[in-house]
Amino acid sequence: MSFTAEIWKENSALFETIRTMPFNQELADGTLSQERFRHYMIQDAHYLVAFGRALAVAAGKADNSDEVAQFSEAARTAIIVERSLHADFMEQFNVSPATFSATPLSPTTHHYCNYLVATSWSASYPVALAALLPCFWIYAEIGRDILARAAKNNPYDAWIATYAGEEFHAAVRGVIQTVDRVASVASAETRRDMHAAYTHAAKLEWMFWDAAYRLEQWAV
Ligand SMILES: Cc1ncc(C[n+]2csc(CCO)c2C)c(N)n1
Repeated sequence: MSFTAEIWKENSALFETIRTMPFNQELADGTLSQERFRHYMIQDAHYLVAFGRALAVAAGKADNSDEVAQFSEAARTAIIVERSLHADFMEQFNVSPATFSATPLSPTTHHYCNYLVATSWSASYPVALAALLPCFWIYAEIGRDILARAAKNNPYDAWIATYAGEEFHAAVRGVIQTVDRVASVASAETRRDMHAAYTHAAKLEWMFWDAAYRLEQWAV
């Protein structure tokens, strides 16, 4: 079994929890409140900048030129996705630039962003990649799962299409392949750290959706 297949299997219960959590169920059946989706979009725009930054740092640590290109391209895509959130989705769901700039990172977003940026700087290349993998892989699987059961005329169609689309899936397959390559030459200790980083980031993916569903704010 490949390293990533092993990782997927080990985290399958967590994936099932994510797949069936209220945010994703309601996103699929089109009943998710706009208020919750707005909260998610604003936080995701903040997240994508940190995610792009972490990918750029990982690109700088890559072992070969193909992977420098792969992760710097992914960093650029994260920023393109962030800009399209503003230009398309926030426009469609009435989040004004003033509202966006007045909304800080929620505690969960703050934590997830800092975890990715800190890990990309301080951990080894293999462990940094393992922390970045759930952001790709879980979104790809959730995107296809939601598309398969999405209600007709779902107001969140365009969002679902982004993550169910072939372009995104091809990029995700590339990241999985690179993680397998890196794991195949890593020590047992590094592979253990990769497993831990993957699971930690996957839990933060769950928290990110859960925080949006709870409209999480700072208590003070
Ligand atoms: C919390 C959170 N996690 C993952 C993604 C998914 N995502 C957005 S852009 C991109 C590829 C960048 O090259 C990926 C994987 C998201 N939107 N929000």
